[in-house]
Parts: sequence; structure tokens; C-alpha cells
Amino acid sequence: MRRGVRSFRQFRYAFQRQECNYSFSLVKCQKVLIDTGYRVTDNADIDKFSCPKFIASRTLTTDAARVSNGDVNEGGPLVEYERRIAAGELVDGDSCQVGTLRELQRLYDELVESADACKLDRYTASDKSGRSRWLWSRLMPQSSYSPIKGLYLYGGVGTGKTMLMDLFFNQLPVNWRKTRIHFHDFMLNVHSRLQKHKGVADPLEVVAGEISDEAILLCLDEFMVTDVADALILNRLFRHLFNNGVILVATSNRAPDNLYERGLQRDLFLPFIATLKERCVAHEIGSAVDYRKMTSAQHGFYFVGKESSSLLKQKFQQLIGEEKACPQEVEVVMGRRLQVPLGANGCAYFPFEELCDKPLGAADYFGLFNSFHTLALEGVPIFGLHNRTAAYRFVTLVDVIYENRAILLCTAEGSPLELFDRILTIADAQQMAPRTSTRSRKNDDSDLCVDNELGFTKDRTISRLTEMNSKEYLEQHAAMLAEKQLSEEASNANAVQASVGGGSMFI
Ligand SMILES: Nc1ncnc2c1ncn2[C@@H]1O[C@H](COP(=O)(O)OP(=O)(O)OP(=O)(O)O)[C@@H](O)[C@H]1O
Repeated sequence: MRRGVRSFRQFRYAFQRQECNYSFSLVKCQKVLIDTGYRVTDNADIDKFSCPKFIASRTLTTDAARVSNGDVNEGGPLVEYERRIAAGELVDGDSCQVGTLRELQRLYDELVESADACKLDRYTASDKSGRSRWLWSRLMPQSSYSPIKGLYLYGGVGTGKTMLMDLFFNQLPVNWRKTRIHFHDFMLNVHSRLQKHKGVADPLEVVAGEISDEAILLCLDEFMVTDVADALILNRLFRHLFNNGVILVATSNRAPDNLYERGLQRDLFLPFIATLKERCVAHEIGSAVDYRKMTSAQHGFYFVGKESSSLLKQKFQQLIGEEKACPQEVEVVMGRRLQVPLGANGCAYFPFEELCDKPLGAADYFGLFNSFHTLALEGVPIFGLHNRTAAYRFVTLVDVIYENRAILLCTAEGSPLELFDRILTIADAQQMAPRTSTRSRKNDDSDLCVDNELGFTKDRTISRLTEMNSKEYLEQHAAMLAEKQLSEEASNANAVQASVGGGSMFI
């Protein structure tokens, strides 16, 4: 039986821990109320909960906050998928999506069934911190593998892996120890925690302890390993995580056996693949449908040709309105800062070389989109052997933009497809060999780049660049901006309230 929260104090705790970024968005508030088991009888309840003054005033007593058992999302991801199709929010997916949903439903049922054994409930779980857990494990070594296997979903671009994983994740109670995070973001977080525990004998074990204290169910979007530093720690990190009972759900474009293919020191990475296969069911979505291609009409944010630079500048000017663009600086991680050549009104302007031809990475890009919601990027080149590293950075940049539902305006030397025309997987290159003579006329063969990792990920980038110009994506961007603004207004109101009241907002 799933538990609802037992008191208003717990509700606020759940709210604070789970939804702090969105504390006062009505939609999120309603979701927290429902997920934590409050019976919402009256819209006024929601208004009360979502009002910062109310939260601060502590007038609601525990008795007044009705608690139910909270078995709301009865049915799980399959039922929710059908509901969304019936509501016209999704198109009736191919059989491969339904097959994948069955796997997610299996996991959902097992998790609900074994929630107590897996210590999923935040309130019944151990309160040992990462470091004390580590000390404890020195004294009492023990392994507590979860009885439940996770799920590693892989397959082609735009086939709905992320959408399905999110649907599954959102069906699970909010008071569970669960996290959904992009893989890049997760690894950045791991590295910054490692930095913090530098002097400890086995910092990875402490970091794994901290992560598993926060989340037993770990959902990682776009699992992909391109960095040798990540490759070398993943096996030990995940051994510790699995040892602490963590259940992994991941999406990826690569089958487990193809992860970090041809990477440096790959032999040291191979044990991770074995661990992953042992602790997760690997399921290939098997669909060839790219749902991004179903999005509606293109909007004019992607300009082809060098002469379009003036169009880009015009568009940028329109977006910043009356504000004057000037050089800015944003904080990235661990005190690092990124110089923004021009920025105003949430929009940043970069020449391609400044962002993708310098030693920058996912951390810098995440930092940038903490402060900006729109990027104007001038001069994206055709990629090939000569600028392979820049191509990797551009792929990462597009992933971060997409993850943040930000807007990309750019000028480029070709359409998204043409940009990556010279990047090939080994299989592409083999198929192409007999046709070399015709191809060489069209492309400069000396610039062909045979790189399996890039050859696979380019499809995702092309698909995303296309979707990022669609009406649906722009609507999602607008909704995200509105939600962020609401949440900022609410936390400003909170700050004022706190300074007036002089007390803590949450017990
Ligand atoms: N059945 C569906 N009906 C409508 N839209 C869908 C459906 N399935 C997926 N989509 C939409 O298609 C787009 C791509 O889906 P999603 O990002 O989940 O694919 P993916 O497999 O994770 O892609 P990638 O490998 O590039 O990350 C999203 O906007 C998603 O909402």
C-alpha cells in the first residue's frame, strides 16, 4: 500500500524537497497535493497552498489537512499513456512504444509492490547521511542490492524513449526517493561532489552514499559516454550505487555493448557494461518512427548561408527589445565563469567559435542556460575531420539547449542534415566505399570523419534541431518561461515575507 503524508509538516517537507524550484506554481502545487495523498476537495485548497503568505503563516493545522492513502495513480504508465492518447495529447503510438510501456509497467508494478523493501518512501528510509553511511559501511560491510532490476531503454532518435520514461517517472509518488536527471548533468554533479570529498579514502563510495540517500530510483536521460574521465569511474560508482539498493532506469541511443565504443582505455570500461547488464533489463525500443518529424510547421530560427548573419542580428534585436546588449559573465561550476560576448533580456549572442571551438563543455553550457533562455549562434560550420572536436561540443550544446527547452537561433553553412554529411559511422563508411568516386566529387574525402560515437549521436542532433523550430517546441518554451517567472515571483514574495516575519519558511 502506498502511503500518503501523515502531517502537514511532512507535506511541506515533500514540497520543499521535491518541488522547491516550482514551489508556487499552481500546477505543481496541485500535483504535489495529489501525489502526497491529500484529497483535494475544493479549488480554494489549492489557492491556499499555493499562496506564499499562507505557507509562511503556519495557520493550517495537521487535522485540517486531510490525508488519504493516496493511491491515486492507480494503473500506472500504460493507463496514463492511453489517457493521453484519448485526450489527444499523444498520437496512438506504434507497437514498439506499447512494448516499451509494458516493460515500464512491469517495473512500476514491482516498485509499488516492493516500495517498503526498497526503502523508496522518503519518510521511512534511513536518515544516515552519505558520510555516516560510509563510516557505517566500514564497520558493518553489507550489500543490499535491490530485489528489482532496473531498465535500460535504447533505440533510434525521436522514438519516444524520454517521453515514456518521464511518463513512468511522473506516475510514481512524489514522496519517493526518486530523481530524473539528464546524464550530462548527473556526471557534472558527481564530479563536483568528488571534488568536495577529495581527502577521503574512497570518495566514490561517499558520493554514491549521498546520491542513494537522495534517490533509490535513478532515472537518467540520454546515457552516453564520450569522456574518458567518466568512463573510468562509472563502474565503481555504479557498483556502490547498486550496492546501496539503487534502481537505474536509463534511456540511450546506444545498446549497452556499444557504449563508449572505440573510447580511450575502453577495456577499463567493459566491467561497467557487465554490471549494467546484470542490474538492468536492456530493452530496445525497436521503432523507426521519429515522432519529432510529426511536429508542425517550421519557424524561422534556423538561417542557412553566410549572408543570413544580418537576419540573425535582426531577430536577436527583436527579442531583446528596448534593452541594450552588452558583454556579460555567468557563473558556471566550482567558481568558473563564462564570458558572454553579448547578452540582454535572457538572450545571449555568440559566434560559433566562442562557444564550440574553445575548451568548454556541458558544465559551461548548463551554466549559460541557467542565466539565459535563448541563444543566437552565428556561423555553425559543416562538420568533418578538421573540426571533429567542435562537432562534439555542438552536439552537447544542442542536448543542453533541448534539455532546458531553450531557443536556438542560428546561422549555419547548411541544413541540419548537411552539417553532418561528412560524419560517418564505420558501417556508413563501409557501405560508401564502392561509391567513393561519385561521393568524392560531392564531398571533400580528406575531410570525411569516421567516428561511431559522433556518427550515431548526429542523428539525435539533426532530429532535435528540427524539433526546436516547431510550433510545439516553442509552446513548451513559452510555458517553461511562464512557470519560471511564476516561481521567481513567488520566491521573491517569500523572501519579503521572511524578512518581515523574521522566521523560517518551512519547519
Ligand atoms: N506517441 C507520441 N505522440 C506524440 N508525440 C510523441 C509521441 N512519442 C514521442 N513524441 C514526441 O516526440 C518527440 C521526441 O520524443 P523523445 O524525446 O521522447 O524521443 P527520444 O527517443 O528520447 O529521442 P532522442 O533519442 O533524440 O533523445 C518529443 O517531443 C515527444 O513528446
